[in-house]
Amino acid sequence: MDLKSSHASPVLADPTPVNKPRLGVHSSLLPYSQTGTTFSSGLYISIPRKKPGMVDDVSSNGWLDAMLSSSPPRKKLIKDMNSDAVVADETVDHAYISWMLKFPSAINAFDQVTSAAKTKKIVMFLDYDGTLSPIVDDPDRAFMSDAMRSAVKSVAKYFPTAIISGRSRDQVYKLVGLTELYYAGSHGMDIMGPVRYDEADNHLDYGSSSDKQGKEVKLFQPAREFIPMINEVFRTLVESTKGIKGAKVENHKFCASVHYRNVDEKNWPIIAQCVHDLLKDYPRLRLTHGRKVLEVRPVIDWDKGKAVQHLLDSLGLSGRDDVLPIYIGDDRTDEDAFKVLREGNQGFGILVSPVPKETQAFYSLRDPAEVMEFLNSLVNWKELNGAEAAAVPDRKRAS
Ligand SMILES: O=P(O)(O)OC[C@H]1O[C@H](O[C@H]2O[C@H](CO)[C@@H](O)[C@H](O)[C@H]2O)[C@H](O)[C@@H](O)[C@@H]1O
Repeated sequence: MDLKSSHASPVLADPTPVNKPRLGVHSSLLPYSQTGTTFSSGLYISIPRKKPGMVDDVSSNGWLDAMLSSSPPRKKLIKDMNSDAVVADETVDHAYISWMLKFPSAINAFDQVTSAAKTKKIVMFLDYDGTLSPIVDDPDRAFMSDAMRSAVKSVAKYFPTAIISGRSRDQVYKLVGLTELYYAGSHGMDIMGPVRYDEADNHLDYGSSSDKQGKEVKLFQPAREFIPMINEVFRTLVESTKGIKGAKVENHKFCASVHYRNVDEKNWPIIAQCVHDLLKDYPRLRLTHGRKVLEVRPVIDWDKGKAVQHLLDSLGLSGRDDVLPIYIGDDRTDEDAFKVLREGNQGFGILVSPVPKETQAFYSLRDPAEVMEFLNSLVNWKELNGAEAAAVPDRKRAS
């Protein structure tokens, strides 16, 4: 099987013939940009490709700029809301304070949050890295604290709760270790969610099973056909980056991540070039940027926002004005979820960031410690205001 070919597929449409025009700069390469990508119906997505003949090295196509602006440390200068740098370090706090006028702290604005939630059922969506666990150099050691685990467990006691991570579902489940949650890995491309009561869309790629608590759960994997391709890409990237000190490649089943956090900055162009060269051979894959990580994933119209919508549908809670979804996340990939909530006028996003950033969220929190404080406050509020509503949503979640 030629994994690199662009076969006709129920899932994908890729307008670019193999080995013809190279991958262009996808809108996702531009920090927080939402433009430049055209979506068609269903899961089809078309990615604008660069015209042949245009310069395509990693510095001129914006990859390096995006890498440099990824996860700027506090001591660095920051430029506009999105990226690199013009504001001096000592002015960061001023910038942050004025940014918070637009994106208030969810802790300071807690009364607003609870007044919106008073007559509604909260559904909680949580990102993992940078939200529940602090960002650390080694992705294998990004553990959440016991106190955070217990806060999430308490939240899940009262509100349906899902983790939506860029990591593989298995990996994030191992790190969180709570059976009472729903889990979506690979940026939402691998969802272990509740059984939908409207099973009309059984053309989707489901498999059902029981989870460790014995409740019936459904697997939703819209990019299933890409597993062999991602395995192949993972092996290629391991090989091509093996000489670059500090580089680390992860296989998340439906996407592959190339970390450069521990790579000397002078070698970032080499890392970028490895990924860029690889993508030339895989027109059905695209690049997204995370925090000091380049991620290669299928060209399908699916992201964390779609995963949120899918889980709400599955829970029988979408489109209801008595439901308040809250999504807490720190990364560019979380913006898709913030956007879905903002545009659907249903609930809100909370961006976790110690620096000002352009965002589709409504509120902000500085770091995982504040996330924990917010979660505990919600639990206290719920306990003080009648904890009758359990997390188990309606009749959909079998016990
Ligand atoms: O969606 P998330 O749960 O936030 O996952 C996003 C990525 O998280 C991990 O990488 C990030 O966290 C690491 C540990 O703190 C850090 O070393 C790395 O620089 C960050 O990019 C994970 O390893 C990635 O695969 C996820 O996509």
